[in-house]
Formats: sequence, structure tokens, C-alpha cells
Amino acid sequence: MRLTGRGLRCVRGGREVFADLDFDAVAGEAVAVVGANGAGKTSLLRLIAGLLALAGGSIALEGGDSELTLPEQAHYLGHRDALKPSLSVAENLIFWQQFLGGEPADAQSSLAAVGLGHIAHLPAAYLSAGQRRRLSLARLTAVKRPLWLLDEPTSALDAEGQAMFARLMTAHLESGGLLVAATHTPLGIAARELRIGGAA
Ligand SMILES: Nc1ncnc2c1ncn2[C@@H]1O[C@H](COP(=O)(O)OP(=O)(O)OP(=O)(O)O)[C@@H](O)[C@H]1O
Repeated sequence: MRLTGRGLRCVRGGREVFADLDFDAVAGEAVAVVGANGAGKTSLLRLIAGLLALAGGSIALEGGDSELTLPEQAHYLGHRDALKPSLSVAENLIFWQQFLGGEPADAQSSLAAVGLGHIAHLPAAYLSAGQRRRLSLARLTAVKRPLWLLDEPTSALDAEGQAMFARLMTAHLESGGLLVAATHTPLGIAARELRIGGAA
């Protein structure tokens, strides 16, 4: 599997954010998108996820499921945690499993994998910032998708949480997945750097 971007141009609010951007990511590889605030890291992830329209260039996923679109083969995790505060931790994850479709894995084991198994019944409104982030990350294993698009995935995670997430990413890459992450801090795994907008 290979994700390619060629000659990408991004325009937001009538202003060019970046142009002539090329990148490649192959199965088993992590790409860390780096650059200054406002350089366009989130915009690039949203372009790949199909949430923003390209102003130029093309993005393709080769070797995936030919019956599915690129967004259908991707998990997009924004930097805001998309949770319903009145639902419990487990109900939030089950909501996402049903919303995303595909073959849901066991919700309880996905929660255990991110260290939330013991508070599955708790309303999401009670979660700390790091726990909210862990619940968002649980989506990645609750529904299997080969391409992970992650915006600041380690924000709010403590040291143990960062190590846990590094293990999840490593397992994903070892099973032939690939990931693109926008980040200001090291991901905790080996990654190819894609810099947007010159020196940060
Ligand atoms: N909805 C929008 N309308 C107009 N301009 C926008 C919109 N969203 C973002 N932008 C602009 O697009 C540019 C790139 O924003 P983006 O969020 O992609 O940057 P980033 O590299 O992820 O930044 P950060 O490191 O601060 O998260 C910024 O100049 C921003 O002001």
C-alpha cells in the first residue's frame, strides 16, 4: 500500500497556505508532518481525509481496497476529541464503531488497550483531558482501517500514555498499516519527516 500526494496546493479563506507539495508514505511507515503554527499541517490531513477540497494536485492510495474510497480506508483524528459528554466511555466508543461501520473489534478490549477499561461506565463528561484523548485513540483499534491520519495525537498524554500509543502505532505499522501525523513533539516511533513551510 502506498499513499502519494503530488503537486498539492491548499487555499483557505482565499489565501494560499502551501503549493507544490509532494509526499509519499508506504505500508509500515509513519510520516510526521512538521512546521510552524499555521503552516498547513491540519489542512494537509484534512485534504487527505477528503474533508477539504484540493486547489491543485492529486492524492492517491494505491494497493488498498478498490471498492472503498480513500476516506473510507482512513481514520481521521482531529486535535479536538469528538465525544458526547452525556454518553459513557463505552457508549462513545460503540457510537464510533457503528458510525464508522466496517468490522468492529471488541469495544472492551480497545478500551483496555488505552487504559480505560476500568472506567468504561463513566460519563465522558467526567474524563480528564488525557483520558478524553485516550478514548479518541481507542477508535483506531475498535475499527480496523489501514490509514491513520492523526492531528497532534500525543497532546495531553502522560508518559505512560505516550508509551502506550507508541505501542499501538508500532503494532499498526507492523501489520502493514501506515500513518500520517501532524505534530510539534516527537511521536515516539521512527518516522519520516515531512516539513511544510520551510524552517519552523
Ligand atoms: N476555516 C478556515 N478559513 C480560513 N482560513 C483557515 C481556516 N482554517 C485554517 N485556516 C488558515 O489556514 C492556515 C493553515 O492552518 P492549519 O490549521 O492547517 O495550520 P497548522 O500547521 O495545523 O497550525 P498549528 O500548528 O497552529 O496547528 C492558517 O493560516 C489558518 O489561519
